[in-house]
Amino acid sequence: MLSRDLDFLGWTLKQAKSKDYSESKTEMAKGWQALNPKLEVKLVGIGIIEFRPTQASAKDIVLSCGVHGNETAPIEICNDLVNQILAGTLECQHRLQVQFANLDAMLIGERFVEENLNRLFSGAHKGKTHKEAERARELELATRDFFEAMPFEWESGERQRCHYDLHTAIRDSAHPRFAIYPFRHGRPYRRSQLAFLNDCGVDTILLSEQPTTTYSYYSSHQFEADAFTVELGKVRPFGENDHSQFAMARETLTALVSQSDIEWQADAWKGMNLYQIHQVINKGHEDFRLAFDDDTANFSAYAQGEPLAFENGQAVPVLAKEERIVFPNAKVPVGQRALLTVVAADISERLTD
Ligand SMILES: O=C(O)CCC(=O)N[C@@H](CCC(=O)O)C(=O)O
Ligand SMILES: [Zn+2]
Repeated sequence: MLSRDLDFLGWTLKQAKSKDYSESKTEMAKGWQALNPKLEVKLVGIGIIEFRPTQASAKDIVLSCGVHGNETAPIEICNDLVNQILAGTLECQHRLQVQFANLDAMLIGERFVEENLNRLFSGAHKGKTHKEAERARELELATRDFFEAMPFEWESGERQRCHYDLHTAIRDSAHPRFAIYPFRHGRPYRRSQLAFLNDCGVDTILLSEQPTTTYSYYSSHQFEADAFTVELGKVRPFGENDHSQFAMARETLTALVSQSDIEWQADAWKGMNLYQIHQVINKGHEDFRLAFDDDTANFSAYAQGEPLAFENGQAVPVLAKEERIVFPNAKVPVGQRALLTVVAADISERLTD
């Protein structure tokens, strides 16, 4: 069944729609299957497919998409990669796991069904029983099993662990493609990763300054993977993406899986927009509202003292000389992040290869 003419996502979503996963379960029970003399494939879970070369390889790569079900362009890119590998038209040179995360949300074209999946990692799913909490547990396990199957030492650099959690943003953005670098707990930032993202057309990085319950932080913190939340453009329904906007990402991800190594520019980071998160503004009260229009572009700048939001009769002001807003969303539940602000960052003293 995991054969050359399979449309992996179509096959998976058909099962999700009918809630009959027997075909996937049959595949999962088979374990590893030879695709060709150089490559084996295994269905690890529903919508989670893994490839491993029969020859030694140096990278362990996780690509996740559809953590938010309506962020379709990365889902289409990942499905094309999987289908090409299954068809034998794309070589896979490394251990690769591709995860189609929130299938139920994809079916209804929504960000999530009950709760934002990207707030449920690192144990935040505990005590919850809804579908997204279950899926967070499954994804965590699949990622853990995948990375821990190979010995790894971050310092030695002998193997590379990476996880690109691919998204698209809700609104326009002054920087259309950007990535969140999860909190490093003091570890340096990698020039090679910044160069890789730059090759994907992602020229803007947000450095997170604290632990979060996002998927990329989970992989970064638990497995020392080079993990990122990558925003590749703007949300559009399936079939309506302008794929020319995603061409660099598609090409570079293809190179990542199909080439034994990819060349990178040591100085690429110097040409990138680097920001660090300055304020994480959580919604504290039901009456929380933004001080600007709902469709204000990400990275719009505001000056010290200007209000960013209002709640409980008080303004939430800009604290630094200038702050740029990212991911404003007044509709999140109370207690969740409603807005980030960022300021320019200098990382020149905190870099490694
Ligand atoms: O466009 C938006 O407002 C949200 C886009 C999105 O889904 N962003 C991720 C970022 C995760 C991170 O901070 O690493 C999210 O909110 O889950
Ligand atoms: Zn998203």
